[in-house]
Amino acid sequence: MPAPKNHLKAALAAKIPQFGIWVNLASPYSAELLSGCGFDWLLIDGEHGPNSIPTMLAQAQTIGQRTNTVVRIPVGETHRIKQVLDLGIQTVMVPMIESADHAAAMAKAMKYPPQGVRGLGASVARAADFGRVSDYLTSANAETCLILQIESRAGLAALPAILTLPDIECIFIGPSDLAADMGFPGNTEAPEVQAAIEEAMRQIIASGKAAGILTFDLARAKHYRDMGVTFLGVGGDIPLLLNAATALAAAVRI
Ligand SMILES: O=C(O)C(=O)C[C@H](O)[C@@H](O)CO
Repeated sequence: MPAPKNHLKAALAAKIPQFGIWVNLASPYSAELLSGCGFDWLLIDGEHGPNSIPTMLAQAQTIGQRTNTVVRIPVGETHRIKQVLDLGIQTVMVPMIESADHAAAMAKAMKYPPQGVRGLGASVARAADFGRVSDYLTSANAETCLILQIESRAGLAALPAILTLPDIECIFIGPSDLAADMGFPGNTEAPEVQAAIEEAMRQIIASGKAAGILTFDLARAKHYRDMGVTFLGVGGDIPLLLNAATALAAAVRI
């Protein structure tokens, strides 16, 4: 029996737009609710959410197979990727990539030898159903999907070299951090920032890798989709709850 098929990886390879949202509440209960809302993926955020390996696991368990689970690790370190893959998460996002060397190290961390350096723990890992997925070791590499975040001027400078590397399925531009690094904190709409994002998107799409972005502006999301961007973050659990609750509280007083 092989590793489970990674449907998100397959869809990105087929250039089919995949819409999803950020999940920062760190709650298995709300993750389960969101898994049935119709998004193609949910991203459990270990960079800015109050998440640990056990809370990521609990959310992945309640999401199950209802939609694709992505985990963003807090920092690009090999052992963090190993822990998340062993949970059974097949798609990992790594923030703050600024060099081809770092990108290559992350790609190696996603794969078992000889392709990479992932440590062998399948016999005790949920990813391999605790050893019951008999062909896990020989099939897991084909199903992992790596999303690297470029979100600084240094990252943009390294982008052409990163795009030549194998085993990186998607490059995601982090608009907020990029805007801050370019001198426009909190202003992702600055024309300079948007121009840099669009130029990066063109390079990524031309390379054949999938391009990704997060925007809460639906018209802009559709614009990116029409450009060929396929990994599209269009919201987050915190803003959805915050905005709906705040609007309701205000509306009842009118
Ligand atoms: O720089 C960005 O933008 C990101 O990396 C996404 C964020 O962390 C964020 O906006 C989540 O809400």
